[in-house]
Amino acid sequence: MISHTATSIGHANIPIAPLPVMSFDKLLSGSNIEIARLVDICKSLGFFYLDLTGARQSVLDNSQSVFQFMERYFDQPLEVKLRDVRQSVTHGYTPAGTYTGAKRGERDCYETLKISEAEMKAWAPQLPYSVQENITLFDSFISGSHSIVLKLLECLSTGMGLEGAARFENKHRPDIPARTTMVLFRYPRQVEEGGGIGHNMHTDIGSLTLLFCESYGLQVLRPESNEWGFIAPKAGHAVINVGDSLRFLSGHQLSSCVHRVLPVTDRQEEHRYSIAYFLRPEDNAVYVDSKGRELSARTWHDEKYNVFREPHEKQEQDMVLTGGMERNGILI
Ligand SMILES: O=C(O)CCC(=O)C(=O)O
Ligand SMILES: [Fe+2]
Repeated sequence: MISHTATSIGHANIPIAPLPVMSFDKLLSGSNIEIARLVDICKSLGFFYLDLTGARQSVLDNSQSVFQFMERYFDQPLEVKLRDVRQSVTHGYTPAGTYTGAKRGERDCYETLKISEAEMKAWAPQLPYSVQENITLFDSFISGSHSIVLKLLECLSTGMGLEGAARFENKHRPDIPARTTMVLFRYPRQVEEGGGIGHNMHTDIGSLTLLFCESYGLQVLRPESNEWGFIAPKAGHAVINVGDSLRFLSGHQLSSCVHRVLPVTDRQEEHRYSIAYFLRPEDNAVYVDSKGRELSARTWHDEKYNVFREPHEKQEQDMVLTGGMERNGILI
């Protein structure tokens, strides 16, 4: 049910989508009740808050330092940030307007800095200079985020009775090539009509997404009502969602939730920052996608990024953007 709630941000009556809350510490302790809830939530909405205030407080603390880093980083002149472009969708800087936006006919309005898990683990010399300057922060944030999402995968495997090679964590083994990456987002202030807006509706490509965000903007398409609702920022919690790859690996039992980012007002009046950790399966993991094709996680990843760039009319013609979850704004 969408609740229409006046929020403390001064914009009355924006629709809020309430999300269930899971406890990371209960999952860590092996609570069968919490594991069963996790499976249920991932089969239905595929989106939830994860309370990290216990054993993973350090990741929450690091997220605060990363937010401070982001203000300094994105405030640099564009030509300085463009030195970090790597012609890659998993590494380096990408300027705003690269992809299709959240309103028909407009481009997106977010810029990103991406730090791949593999390069961070290797402390690779190709890492952006400003990341290298803060390497212990990023290393600790990425390894902390990775341990959280891997634990969630283990709990899902256990809760779904999977064994051996079929367990999800065995499709996400350490040091096997994968597109896993941390992405720092800034949705810059942009108030011109037609000048680009938000982040187009989509389902996530990978397995699980861990998101930190302190301001409104993220919206989820609610299965019961097919209405968009804002996800309220919640201190001490990350937002987790299931992506297409985990849905496909689960034999389509889990749901990858359709979401997008839009300002709460007509236009983006203040910069918005979010931090995502996108866990992706090993490149060579194979599954059956939403069109019934057997393909690798790497192929799905690359194909979907191409679709993110296409105009809205073209995106509407097939099932890739929203992973076979949605058609014409209605969940299927
Ligand atoms: O910026 C956000 O809050 C979400 C971004 C997102 O959904 C994505 O990049 O997949
Ligand atoms: Fe997303």
